[in-house]
Amino acid sequence: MIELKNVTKTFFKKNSAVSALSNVSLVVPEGKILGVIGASGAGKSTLIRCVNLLEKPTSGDVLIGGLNLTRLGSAELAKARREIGMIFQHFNLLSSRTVAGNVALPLELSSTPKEDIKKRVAELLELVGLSEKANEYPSNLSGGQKQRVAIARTLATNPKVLLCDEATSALDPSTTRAILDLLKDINKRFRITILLITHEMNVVKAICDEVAVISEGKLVERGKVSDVFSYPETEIAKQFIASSLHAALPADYRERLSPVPAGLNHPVVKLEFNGHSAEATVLSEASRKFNVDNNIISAQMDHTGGVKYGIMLIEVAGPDADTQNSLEYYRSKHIEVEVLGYV
Ligand SMILES: Nc1ncnc2c1ncn2[C@@H]1O[C@H](COP(=O)(O)OP(=O)(O)OP(=O)(O)O)[C@@H](O)[C@H]1O
Repeated sequence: MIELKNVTKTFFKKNSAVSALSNVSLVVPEGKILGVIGASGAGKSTLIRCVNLLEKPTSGDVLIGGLNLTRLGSAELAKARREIGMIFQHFNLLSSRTVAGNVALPLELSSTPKEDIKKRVAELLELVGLSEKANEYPSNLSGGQKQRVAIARTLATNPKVLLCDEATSALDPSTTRAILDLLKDINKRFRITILLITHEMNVVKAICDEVAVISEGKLVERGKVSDVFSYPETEIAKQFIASSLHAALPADYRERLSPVPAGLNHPVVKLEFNGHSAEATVLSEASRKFNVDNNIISAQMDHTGGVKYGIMLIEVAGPDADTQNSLEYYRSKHIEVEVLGYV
């Protein structure tokens, strides 16, 4: 449904050129949700804006439902864009119009008869759970409600494709979850193909079928969400996954932590498990094999696609040689081991 072929975008400023996208190719099959994740400045916004040609690629092709948008004249492009909905981080509602008035806008612009508009707006507000708010103004709504209005507005013209530009970045975690559930529901119910960009791995995990990682304008990794979570290949994918796991050292440990042993012989160790790693039972195996006790300080283990991955912070107590041997044992089981300090 969405296909980008060798899309490159270079911004030319006075005496310099900024390469925002280089040679990006991707496909999103009909009815699927692809998440593109990347750090600030990686090129995410440019990528999503190239899909509806809000940003014209310097070279390459953008196809929606087989139609090459880069080859269209302005009238044809305007028509093709009606098939592409977009929602934004800051909602972009008209403050002078009511909720119903905002949702009606694209229908008014396409000269839909008044009676049909009324019916369609009521349907859409019901779909997003805002029937009660039809006559409110956006300033009286919460962030989550505003995003619901924006979703209803973009669905008004029955788009085939929905582009989500950091759509939940301005929302708190529980509202984020509710909006992601709504997007998934819309995707399933209407088979709308969704491309979303985000800097949060939790968003990807919540609703995407596939994920692509973008770094410095290039797609560096791509795959099914469960595969990328379990077997990340690039350092950047590993960092995003780690940032979605919260295994923080408690303040009490942070205060006592010394970077060198200094007479203290209990290392505090971070263990990172991925799909290649053995199960977390290695902790008890290591305790049996070596003369060590493992105290789990904090951990977050997760499952995706039947594979366990996660982070664990442990304090290892035991003679020096045994402690070192236990750490080597974890490494031999493909667990990433980092000594954070000593207590
Ligand atoms: N209109 C523009 N003119 C010049 N350079 C631009 C323009 N838009 C984006 N860039 C540059 O292109 C690169 C990619 O920017 P882009 O906004 O796509 O990144 P991003 O991943 O969306 O970042 P963020 O998450 O911070 O919004 C950056 O180096 C940015 O400075």
